[in-house]
Amino acid sequence: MNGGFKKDRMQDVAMQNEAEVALAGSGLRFGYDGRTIVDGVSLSVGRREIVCLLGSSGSGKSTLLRGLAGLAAPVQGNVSFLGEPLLAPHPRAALVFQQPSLLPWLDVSANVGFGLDFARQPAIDKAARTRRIAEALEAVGLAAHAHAYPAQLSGGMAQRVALARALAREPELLFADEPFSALDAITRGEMQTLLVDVVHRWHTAVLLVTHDIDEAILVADRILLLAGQPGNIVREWRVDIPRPRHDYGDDVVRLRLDIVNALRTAASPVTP
Ligand SMILES: Nc1ncnc2c1ncn2[C@@H]1O[C@H](COP(=O)(O)OP(=O)(O)OP(=O)(O)O)[C@@H](O)[C@H]1O
Repeated sequence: MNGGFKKDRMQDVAMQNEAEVALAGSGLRFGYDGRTIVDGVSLSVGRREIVCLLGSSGSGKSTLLRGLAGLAAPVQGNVSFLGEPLLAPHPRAALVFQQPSLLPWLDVSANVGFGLDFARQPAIDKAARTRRIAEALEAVGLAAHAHAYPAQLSGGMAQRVALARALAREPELLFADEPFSALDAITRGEMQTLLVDVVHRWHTAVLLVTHDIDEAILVADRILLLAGQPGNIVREWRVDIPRPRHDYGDDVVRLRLDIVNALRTAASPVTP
């Protein structure tokens, strides 16, 4: 663990204006059945910021994301969302997972509306509900498929519905756990571009978990590398490269190499 880096990062977190922070975690430890998976993690996600949590398989990314989303209580440390302690999933935060988990007996429109019925979601009237569903479907390019059923959709379309279901809730922050990893390369690229476009237009912050370096570079404003046992954030990159970043320019190649080297270093056994 790079102690200097950790100190700088924590100061960075502390110095961020609270009003600009959507999510903040401090000194977090999460685990299962007495086994610590991540420990001492401090991070923040600014309003409208896209942060990627990158790490190798099993490094604890999903465990950390679930805890930050209020789906599991920390063993140590605390999480705040919009300046308040987060003790349970928040109505202004939405989640998207690798599997879209659509209800097969509901059409696309009703699946999106289903997100508005989640526990703790503030009640809205019928007109607002209809508007939100229509706007969310429009945003993900599925307005023409509102009455299709999940069985009639491709994997990419189903994931667009899942994204629309999250957006309809008008979240301040979107937690996304490897949402595109089950898609083919072309569809994945389209979805990554769509995600960035939509969250920019909707002013939504994102915390995206991925083990795909290219995905992180393509979408992130900031990349956090989770590594170690137990896991902690060992490196951070601010990504100021202008979008779109598909063209593998020098900046992208350099950043990619730096991340690959950091991942290799993090994976190397500690020498005595
Ligand atoms: N519900 C659970 N109960 C017990 N152990 C778990 C549970 N979920 C995850 N783990 C363990 O926690 C560790 C970290 O898992 P986690 O899924 O958080 O990692 P990850 O970085 O998201 O991995 P991947 O990229 O493969 O999804 C793994 O050793 C895993 O076996």
